Amino acid sequence: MKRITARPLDADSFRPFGEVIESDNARSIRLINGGTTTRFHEVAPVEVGKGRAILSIFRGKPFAPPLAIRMMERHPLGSQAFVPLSPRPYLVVVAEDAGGRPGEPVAFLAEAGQGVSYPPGAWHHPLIALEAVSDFLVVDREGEGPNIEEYEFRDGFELVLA
Ligand SMILES: NC(=O)N[C@@H](O)C(=O)O
Ligand code: NI
Repeated sequence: MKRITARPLDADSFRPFGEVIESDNARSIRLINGGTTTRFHEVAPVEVGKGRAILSIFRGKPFAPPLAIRMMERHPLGSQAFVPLSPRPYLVVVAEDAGGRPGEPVAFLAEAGQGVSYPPGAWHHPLIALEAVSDFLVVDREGEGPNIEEYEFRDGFELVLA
């Protein structure tokens, strides 16, 4: 299998695939609540079309690299965001669209303070927690219509940490 190496997650590198959820990525910054709170406004959009936006908790079992990336998925009808609730890193694996299928995966190592948001139709691998069972707040779509499309790679890729 071809080897892919995870790189540190940063907003610019991730932009072709979605948004990094962190305060630096806000559209605007506002002091609210009498100056006691800073609002980092709209770090990412939530898109649900005719569906409903919901909040869920994902409790992910940890994976131990190297790991095989054999499939990718996407949600054509809505965005999906992951915000870590546990104090540890996790892996984010995404790919550009190549004629209706994922191109070569790109892997990022996300830190505990970083979330990610995939826009509708963005190819990504299902949640990859590391080190220990980890909780994530997930914002995505509930509603009518098929909102998951999966793609199996013929050969797969071996994902390693740097
Ligand atoms: N299937 C599901 O709810 N989870 C995946 O979409 C994922 O990206 O983890
Ligand atoms: Ni997903």
